[in-house]
Amino acid sequence: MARLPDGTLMQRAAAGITAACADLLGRVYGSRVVLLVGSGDNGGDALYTGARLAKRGAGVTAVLLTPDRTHPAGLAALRRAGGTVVRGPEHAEAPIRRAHLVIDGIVGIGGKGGLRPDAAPLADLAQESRAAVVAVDLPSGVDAGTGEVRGAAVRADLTVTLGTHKPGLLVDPAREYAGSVRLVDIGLALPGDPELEALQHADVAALLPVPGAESDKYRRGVVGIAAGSARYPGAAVLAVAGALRGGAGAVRYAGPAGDAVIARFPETLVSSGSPDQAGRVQAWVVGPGAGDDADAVTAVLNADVPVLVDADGLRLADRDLVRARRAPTLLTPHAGEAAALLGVSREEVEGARLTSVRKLAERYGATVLLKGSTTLIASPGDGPVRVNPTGTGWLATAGSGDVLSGLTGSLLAAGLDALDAGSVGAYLHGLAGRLAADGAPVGAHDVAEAVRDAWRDVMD
Ligand SMILES: NC(=O)C1=CN([C@@H]2O[C@H](COP(=O)(O)OP(=O)(O)OC[C@H]3O[C@@H](n4cnc5c(N)ncnc54)[C@H](O)[C@@H]3O)[C@@H](O)[C@H]2O)[C@@H](O)CC1
Ligand SMILES: [K+]
Repeated sequence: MARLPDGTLMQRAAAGITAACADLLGRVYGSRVVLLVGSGDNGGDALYTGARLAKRGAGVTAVLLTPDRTHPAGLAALRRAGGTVVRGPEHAEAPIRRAHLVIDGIVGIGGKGGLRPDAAPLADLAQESRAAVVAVDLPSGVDAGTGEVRGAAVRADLTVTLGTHKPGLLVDPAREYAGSVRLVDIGLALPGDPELEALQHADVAALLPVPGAESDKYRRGVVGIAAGSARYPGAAVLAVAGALRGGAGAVRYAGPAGDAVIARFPETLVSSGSPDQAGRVQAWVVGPGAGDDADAVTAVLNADVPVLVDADGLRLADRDLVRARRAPTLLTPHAGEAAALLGVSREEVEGARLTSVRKLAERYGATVLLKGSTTLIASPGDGPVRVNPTGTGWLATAGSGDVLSGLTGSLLAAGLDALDAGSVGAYLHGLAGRLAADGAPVGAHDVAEAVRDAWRDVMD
């Protein structure tokens, strides 16, 4: 900002937002546009955008929330372009009802908490109207830095965000309010270490383990699965199904469900004793369907290889034992399990995913993959948290988590570190869920089978 003439960034922002609005409207000329204008620069962006749309023949009405504290240059530009102004939110109803497009410039990254009482009704009016809602930078009322929503917030069809994505656009519940997200590059120099990282295809492709000419099954890594019980043999089968698709050279199974596993996957090396008797592995997965088998969990945590702990294993894992481990540990709770480990309610975890995943990683001295509508992966310390962009509601199906733990454990055995294994596992799993579902319900075994399609898609 110091290097550029005053207002340059705002003009770039307005040009980008205008282009997105024009795409959405199809025809700008003759359209009716309402601007919701707060007291900061976010409102300024909305006013400059309105001025540009008015010059192209739109009928633009600006609703000023705090008329005496409105971006002066933006307001002057709108007036020059022929826009009209109403002073105070109480005059917003009629124009919003008639609008084709509502532009939300109430508040952006300068906001705190949910919308204030005078602004809150505007979010409802915009949602009830037939107009498309475009949020400037962020849907007003969501927390930019955490994705939390504490009170009323605008629900947008499209968010045009400036300079860079914000955590609130990637993490639920705020993400749900943003609609689709379009990034406008306004030429900001960004700091090196972000709060949040989302992998894309090319990042995942670079991390996937691919066998070289010299590889054999042991060099590719052996993953051990200590899962399932007489009562829940299916969890063992699904974890093995995931593990076979994750890049390890062999899958060892140790536990009481060996018959079920071998019947479905004859390539598995099965044994019925304790994991510490099962032979060497490069990583363990413990917990899915394990019931109350605390001994298996303890045996695995005492092994000096990377360990993934899921489901029942999370309840049975001793925190001090996890903290004392030298090899990496990856915990994969869903919100309910994370809540139990943190001693808070499930709602609290779901409302504050970013804070919760960091807290859990710190408390256990382990990498944590928090599953759910937005899957997050955090290691202890201040490094970037990974957010998985491929998730889909179709994955909320029984056994899907067992597939994820097998798949991710396999990546650990193949040599990925815990943060990479967790984020690549979640990425492939989400993509596999999408490919398998293709718009219709799926079972966990379908997801496991589609992991290979996801892998090919990433490598393409
Ligand atoms: N920083 C930059 O380089 C750029 C910033 N731009 C815009 O500037 C915005 C940030 O502007 P500001 O720092 O002026 O802050 P905002 O415009 O985001 O919000 C600050 C104002 O909103 C009010 N407010 C705060 N919380 C509220 C709530 N819960 N309900 C209702 N009103 C509330 C405050 O009274 C304050 O005056 C960005 O989001 C973006 O839209 C762009 O113009 C491009 C360049
Ligand atoms: K906004």
